[in-house]
Amino acid sequence: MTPLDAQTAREQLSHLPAWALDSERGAISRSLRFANFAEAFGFMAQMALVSERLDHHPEWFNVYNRVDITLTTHDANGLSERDITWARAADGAYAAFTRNGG
Ligand SMILES: C[C@H](O)[C@H](O)[C@H]1CNC2=NC(N)=NC(=O)C2=N1
Repeated sequence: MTPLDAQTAREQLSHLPAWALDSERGAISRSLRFANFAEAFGFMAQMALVSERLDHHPEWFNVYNRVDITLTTHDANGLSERDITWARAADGAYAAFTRNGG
């Protein structure tokens, strides 16, 4: 898979302000907080299905109501369009979860 060039990555990430770029690794990350474990796990279950659909899988860590996510494309050794697509979907899913009671 082809990695994004630096300029495209910067442009795409300007639309994803909650995500932090690790340019050394070619990865982005975001930490999410939910009302409780059930909400956090519900988000993960939803994004697990999205991951299968996109054939793109996160590196993530969950403890109680917190989900720490890192996205990188192993096949590209850096960031690809798939990371951006996944991050957008995650932002949308998270917004829906927090809207419904947070
Ligand atoms: C065979 C399968 O399509 C690949 O291994 C996919 C699966 N999910 C993946 N997820 C991520 N994050 N990076 C990849 O390179 C990747 N590759």
